[in-house]
Amino acid sequence: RKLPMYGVVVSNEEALAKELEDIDTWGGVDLFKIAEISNNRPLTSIMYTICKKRDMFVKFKLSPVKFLTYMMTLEDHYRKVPYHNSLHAADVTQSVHVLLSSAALDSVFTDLEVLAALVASAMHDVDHPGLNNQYHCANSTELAIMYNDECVLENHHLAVGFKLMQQDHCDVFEHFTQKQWQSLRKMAIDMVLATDMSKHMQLLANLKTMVETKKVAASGVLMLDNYTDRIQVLQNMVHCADLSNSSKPIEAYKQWVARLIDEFWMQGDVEREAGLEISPLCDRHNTSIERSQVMFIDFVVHPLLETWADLVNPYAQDIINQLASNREYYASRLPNLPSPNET
Ligand SMILES: COc1ccc(/C(C)=N/OCCC(=O)N2CCOCC2)cc1OC1CCCC1
Ligand SMILES: [Mg+2]
Ligand SMILES: [Zn+2]
Repeated sequence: RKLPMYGVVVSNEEALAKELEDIDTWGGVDLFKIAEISNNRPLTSIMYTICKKRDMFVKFKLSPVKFLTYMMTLEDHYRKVPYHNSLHAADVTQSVHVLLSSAALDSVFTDLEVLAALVASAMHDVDHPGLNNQYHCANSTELAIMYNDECVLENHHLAVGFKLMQQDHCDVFEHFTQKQWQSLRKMAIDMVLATDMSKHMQLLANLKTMVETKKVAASGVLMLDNYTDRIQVLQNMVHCADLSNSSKPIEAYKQWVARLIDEFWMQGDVEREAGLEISPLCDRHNTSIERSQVMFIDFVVHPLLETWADLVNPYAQDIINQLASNREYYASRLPNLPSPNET
């Protein structure tokens, strides 16, 4: 039976082909348009296209039918929340695909490590309820009790992502040796758990140390000779992709901001209804969108992406440049504060 070109049956295959042409470029795909063309299957079509391009089906004897069944089931388990839906997972997966292709990482990672990074990206926010970790811990929700307030959502995303794989029609890695399976599973777990923002400072510190002590081969590629170093680069890669909105073309960035604010305000509404203290940035009656984006770029995203750019120097300069220009976009639209001499 012939499979559809991009994994999903679409009305307009050449339109999808056109949109996927620049899938190897940072910000090269318009995910919002891909969602429309693919009958709202951006994650399945993006992941299938990337894995086909990377010859994963041949390398690991994966059944394309089982792979697509798993990906569509995974995509169906992303909730229709404003930001943490399957479009965000597609965005992170495509972003990781581009970061993996950086020349400084040429043939640094094995095919299994690459597959693990893509699988981790695809499942990293599955079944996200649109309420963040702070909410779950503050209210001792079912998930917080289940995971003892530690990486609550991230543990849940992994549990759902791997549980779905246990169904026979979704058993994508059926031909894996026990060794391959254990390795992919451990790496994916380590990467998804590292997307918890509470791990950010530790991740960044590790990345900075790695840059200071980085060993580069004569060919210019990074030398990573132990699991700790290898997984730290992969964890930071997925983390960079998770925080990559502000370094993408401004039109896409503005859409991600609008979706995230919508989700935060919905959380704030839930908290207000329940008489709870409203979380930071979640009060629709009191948020400065521009100010919070500029501060997040200055204190979180720029330090991270600048360190990443040092690691793969000079292969992330375009990402840094886009970030700087996007920062300027919001900085120049800051609601002007009353100047000191105004009463
Ligand atoms: C487009 O802007 C943003 C995109 C992503 C993020 C974050 C923090 N992503 O972190 C990984 C996912 C995560 O852990 N989250 C999701 C957000 O809430 C915390 C828990 C933050 C962004 O903007 C800041 C500044 C204005 C509002 C937040
Ligand atoms: Mg997450
Ligand atoms: Zn995410």
